[in-house]
Amino acid sequence: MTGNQWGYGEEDGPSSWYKDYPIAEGARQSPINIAPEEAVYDHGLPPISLHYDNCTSTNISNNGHSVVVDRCECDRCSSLLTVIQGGPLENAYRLKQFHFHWGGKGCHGSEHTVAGKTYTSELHLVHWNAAKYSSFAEAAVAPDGLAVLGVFLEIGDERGGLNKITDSLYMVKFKGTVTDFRDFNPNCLLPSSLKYWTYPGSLTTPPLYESVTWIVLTEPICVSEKQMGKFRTLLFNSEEEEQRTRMENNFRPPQPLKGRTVRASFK
Ligand SMILES: COc1ccc(C)cc1NC(=O)Nc1ccc2c(c1)[B-](O)(O)OC2
Ligand SMILES: [Zn+2]
Repeated sequence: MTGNQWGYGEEDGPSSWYKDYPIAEGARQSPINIAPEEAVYDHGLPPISLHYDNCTSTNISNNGHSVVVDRCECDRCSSLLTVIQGGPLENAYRLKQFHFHWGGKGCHGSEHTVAGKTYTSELHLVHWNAAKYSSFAEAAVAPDGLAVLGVFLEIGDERGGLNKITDSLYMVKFKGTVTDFRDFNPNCLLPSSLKYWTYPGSLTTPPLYESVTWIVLTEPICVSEKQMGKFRTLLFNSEEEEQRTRMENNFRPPQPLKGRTVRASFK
């Protein structure tokens, strides 16, 4: 496995990432299995507050590992506040991008698990500490640099808000493709409850930086099998490559807790 050639296959998957990214065996790796009974209710934890109202997406792309919706970083947009704050966070963290992890068929595909239960997919809304750091890249390597909101997706009724994304996926079938994707607001992908678990962790993909304060919502949203099927029409490969491998099972399994405490915002 050379350089940054990593994936989710037999040869280049999560169990071999440590060869190029030794931090894979670090003390605050993600995801983890969340054991609700062992979570510590912290009555000092305020609720999280999301200000996505001015959220302006700019494009959707296939990076060979997932499908990513980038937030517009133009002067006008970056002055608008699209932030998460409260909860375990010292200050407001600015939304940078969001993306998904999903399975093949059935109900596995999430990265975090809850008492061993897997979900069909997991949405990650990635925010960075713009109050303290001057760029995402700088924040991405700092212990308090990133805050990622994790939302579980489970199979059920169709989620209307997801259709704008699933209807665009055919445009980014191949690794390295990008297309305009404007004015999408991820508010429509949030569950009704913002009850959460929080713990100190890492990126779940190389470079696996240990810079993430994880905030995982307890309530999943429902998506239809048909909608999930559209994610699986994406490919890990670029159009030039011979190989055509469906993009699915792009999740890292749970990692050792190594003494960390998971806090709950609720009793
Ligand atoms: C090659 O990748 C990089 C190069 C340089 C920098 C500064 C950052 C990255 N990667 C990065 O931020 N990934 C990343 C960021 C956030 C999340 C995840 C991955 B996830 O765990 O899947 O969910 C939350
Ligand atoms: Zn992710």
